[in-house]
Amino acid sequence: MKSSSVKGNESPRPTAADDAAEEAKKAKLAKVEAWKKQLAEKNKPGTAKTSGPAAPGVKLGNSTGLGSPALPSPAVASNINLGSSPPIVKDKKPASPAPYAGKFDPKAIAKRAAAKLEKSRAALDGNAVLPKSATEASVKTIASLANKSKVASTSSWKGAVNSVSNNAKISVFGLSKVAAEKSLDKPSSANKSAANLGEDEEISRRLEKLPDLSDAVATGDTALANGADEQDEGVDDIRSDEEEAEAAREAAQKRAQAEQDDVAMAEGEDTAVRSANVSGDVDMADEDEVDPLDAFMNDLTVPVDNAMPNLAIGKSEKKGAQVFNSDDEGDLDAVGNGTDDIMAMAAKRKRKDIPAVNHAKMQYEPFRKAFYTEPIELAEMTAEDLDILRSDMDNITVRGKDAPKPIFKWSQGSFGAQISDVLSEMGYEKPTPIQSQTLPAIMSGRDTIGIAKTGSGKTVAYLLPMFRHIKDQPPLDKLDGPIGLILAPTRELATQIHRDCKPYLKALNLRAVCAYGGAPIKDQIAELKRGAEVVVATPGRIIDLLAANSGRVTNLKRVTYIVLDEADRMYDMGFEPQISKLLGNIRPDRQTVCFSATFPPKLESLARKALTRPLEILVGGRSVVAAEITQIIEVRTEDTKSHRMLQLLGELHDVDEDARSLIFVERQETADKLLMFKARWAVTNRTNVAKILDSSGTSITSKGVFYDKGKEPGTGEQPKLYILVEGDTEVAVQSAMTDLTRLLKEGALAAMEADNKAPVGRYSVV
Ligand SMILES: Nc1ncnc2c1ncn2[C@@H]1O[C@H](COP(=O)(O)OP(=O)(O)OP(=O)(O)O)[C@@H](O)[C@H]1O
Repeated sequence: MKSSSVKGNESPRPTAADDAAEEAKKAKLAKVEAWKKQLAEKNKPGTAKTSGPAAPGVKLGNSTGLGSPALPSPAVASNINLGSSPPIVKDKKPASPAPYAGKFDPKAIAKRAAAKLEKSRAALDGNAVLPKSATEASVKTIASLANKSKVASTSSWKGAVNSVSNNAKISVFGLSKVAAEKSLDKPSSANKSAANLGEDEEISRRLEKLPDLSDAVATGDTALANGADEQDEGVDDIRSDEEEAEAAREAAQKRAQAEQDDVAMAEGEDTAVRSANVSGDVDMADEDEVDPLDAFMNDLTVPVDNAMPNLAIGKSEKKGAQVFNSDDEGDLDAVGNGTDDIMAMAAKRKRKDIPAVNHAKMQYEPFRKAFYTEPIELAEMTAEDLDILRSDMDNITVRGKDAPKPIFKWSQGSFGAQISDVLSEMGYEKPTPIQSQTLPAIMSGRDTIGIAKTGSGKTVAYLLPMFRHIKDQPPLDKLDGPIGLILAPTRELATQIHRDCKPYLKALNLRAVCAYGGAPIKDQIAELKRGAEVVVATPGRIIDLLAANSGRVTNLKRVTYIVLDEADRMYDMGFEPQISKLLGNIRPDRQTVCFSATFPPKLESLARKALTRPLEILVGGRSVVAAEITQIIEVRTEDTKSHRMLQLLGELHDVDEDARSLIFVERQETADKLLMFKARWAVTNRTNVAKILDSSGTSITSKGVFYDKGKEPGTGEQPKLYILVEGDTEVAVQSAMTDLTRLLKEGALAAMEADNKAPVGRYSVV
């Protein structure tokens, strides 16, 4: 989100001289740095601060750590509420917001807004450019902030206050006091009705009014995001990945609850997942590289929304899952769009599961995993050479016994002529570091964990051994399922992997099917029935397919090679129960490989249970945080989050008005809410207006809401505010008008975008 702080006095424009600009830049950077430091200092007592690899030993703040000294203690902070919570926040400095150094005086505005709430509402009503709803919310926020949270005393608060304060003057660009004050006398019934609501509450209230599309299908917010897709595809698309994730999260939470109640304990040993090799041969004590962020997150005791579920594999899984009703194709295809169908779909969801396999009773064919022969040039390498080679290759580290040396040429990999041909066709000159070390490991038949950053070539690292592995086995029979199963968290990743397979499939005469939620299951059923040596799938959908038609669509009997790609994301998304189930249904002597960009301790312990004697190969360090990046974590309660965010943005923009921020949110509604703030900033930003006036040499006067007789707006219509733009030349005025219109349009568009999602009113462009 880019926005500028709202400043009263413009700092002088930099001269053309380069060094002056350079100086200014330096000063700005120094200011930002100083601010960061100050912020970090402020946050010390209750804030987790982490940095990149340089700070492994950092003592993290306690889990309930909260903000800066500018804010109250956690208990108090939780009472800060932009909405309707009682105004019990007390700041050390009871002063009102710091005075603003420009023509705008937010202090005065806030004061006035607090004291004359009614009048303020009317003011917004009277000024035509903004709709009632938007303006009233702004003023209410000012009032609410001014009254309730005296935290406004910090300079950092300025940004937040300014952003909202200036809304009061939006319609007059902050230049016509008269118009604003005139309009103070115009009460509005709509405003009155909402007079006591804070902005947040108002927004939430409106969001609540949105049609609830999810009642029948109970898919949560994410279903809304995919609404269009889902409708197009019809309800036979059992679940999208997001829905799967949502369901997975729910399942995981239930399991966690079950564990707490000790219910699952009574069910005895879990047969679903191998656990014989928990210790493996990985040096468990070798925990020298603990990611500080992971450590902090692990330490958290504060309940966080959608916190990672209790992930102990299989412990609470009920032994011997039920065999569900026949899920025949007719049933699947017959699902239409009506209510009954939705109910049918919901029922189908409930019964979707796969029976547990008793491996002792299965007759599995023996298979080969080890295809690698160490080339002579590697065999002759000394331990010292090996160290140098690994450190040259992006600092490869390996945990586990008998790890092969990394290869540095494709010819060293024992892949066979066809795969080598594809590699040269692809133009891949040599293996990337993660490939160098994981390829010989996997080709030796070892279960392997590969950790390397995104885009490092992890896909090829597991595909090549998989194809070699598949080609070593007898061709598929008519009813056989896949030999290689690749699990990925999302449809996008699954399709990307499927695409990456294609050149090899063609060369090796193999087939692959991609199966993910949110696409018609019947197509996937048809493809699977034709047979495929490789299945790339999201966890929920493959379970749907395995359960479909009493297991006659596909099965896991021939799977001997399984990949968990982006394992961290799968576990984060709550797919652990599905993964456990799938792993439990695949023969225990399979080869399992797991790739991930990060490897938090929780995932590590899970992987150790699911993999046998794994080799853990790490490229480029465990932490994904660059050393020069400082991370500051604040755990906030829901009701203080937006307030704190605005405060931080205000602080940041105070020292650097060009500063950019990226804000990640979990829900679409939250993004909409933020967008509204952004829209207001864009429209009301006096700095932007002043810049336009400055560069065009024009001036602006508000002409108020004047209408010729007989041309007054009709009932319920928004009146328009007229402004007079004056300049020396027509060109100057024209240019100012163009820029001002653009500025307003940007704000209007942003507001409308938010408005499409939630009925919050609309900005008018004059
Ligand atoms: N040895 C290689 N030489 C050159 N390019 C390669 C090599 N291996 C893979 N690539 C290419 O590098 C890009 C990234 O590879 P890939 O998608 O496998 O990375 P990744 O680590 O799996 O990324 P992600 O985490 O996003 O899935 C792809 O375009 C791939 O074709």
